[in-house]
Amino acid sequence: MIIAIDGPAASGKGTLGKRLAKHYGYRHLDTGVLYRAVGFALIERGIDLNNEIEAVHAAESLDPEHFGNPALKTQQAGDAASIVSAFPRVREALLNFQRHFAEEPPGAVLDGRDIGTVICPDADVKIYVVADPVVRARRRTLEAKGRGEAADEALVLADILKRDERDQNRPVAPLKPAEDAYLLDNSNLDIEGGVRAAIDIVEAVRAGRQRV
Ligand SMILES: Nc1ncnc2c1ncn2[C@@H]1O[C@H](COP(=O)(O)OP(=O)(O)O)[C@@H](O)[C@H]1O
Ligand SMILES: Nc1ccn([C@@H]2O[C@H](COP(=O)(O)OP(=O)(O)O)[C@@H](O)[C@H]2O)c(=O)n1
Repeated sequence: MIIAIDGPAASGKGTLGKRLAKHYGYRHLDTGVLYRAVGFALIERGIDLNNEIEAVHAAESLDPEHFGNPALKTQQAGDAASIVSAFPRVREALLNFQRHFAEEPPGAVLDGRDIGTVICPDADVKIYVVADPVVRARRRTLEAKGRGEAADEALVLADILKRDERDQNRPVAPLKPAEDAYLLDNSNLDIEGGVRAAIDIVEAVRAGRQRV
């Protein structure tokens, strides 16, 4: 089974993806890390983020060993990701890695922006996670402070809105729910509540299948 999770910045995709994967014994891929790693590779080498050729080159030479680098979690890496991810050839270079990951047994949960629409259009279950932007900014600020970083909630909110706007309006693989995605608004749910709601969706889809 493939579970696709998409949604805007800091909506809780990764948290949910990890928990669903654990619940079902599947593997989990946070696809945002791929784009963050591309953006970060350019920052590290002092290359302009609008340099498409270098961004494609970085995407083609990513090393999954580096996906755990804590520097990828920063706002700077997120912003860089949002710029380089708009290049169609960067997306193309990362496509096979994601599809292979999705297809390996015993099953996979992938989270990102275009999993249900482009990477895994035939995913068994698609969930589009949303939350009020102010709630998302508060959670992300708490997260950054928890890592010991200085974070201002108003600036985090502005960053989230700017990134969502860019991701929604790019011509290739824009952020949007797949037509057959289930909407999950976790603005008023804690993490456990969000996980339960997601499991309910997966189980409802499975039960529906068994009846056919
Ligand atoms: N339902 C929730 N209630 C409270 N905090 C949440 C909830 N879902 C996620 N979070 C927190 O919000 C922050 C962003 O979640 P994350 O899973 O990283 O989002 P995304 O992968 O969409 O960027 C994290 O600090 C996470 O612990
Ligand atoms: N499948 C994906 C995942 C991320 N991205 C891009 O990468 C950026 C960072 O993604 P992320 O999922 O790590 O961001 P957060 O929601 O964790 O803040 C996004 O703003 C998108 O521009 C994408 O284009 N497609």
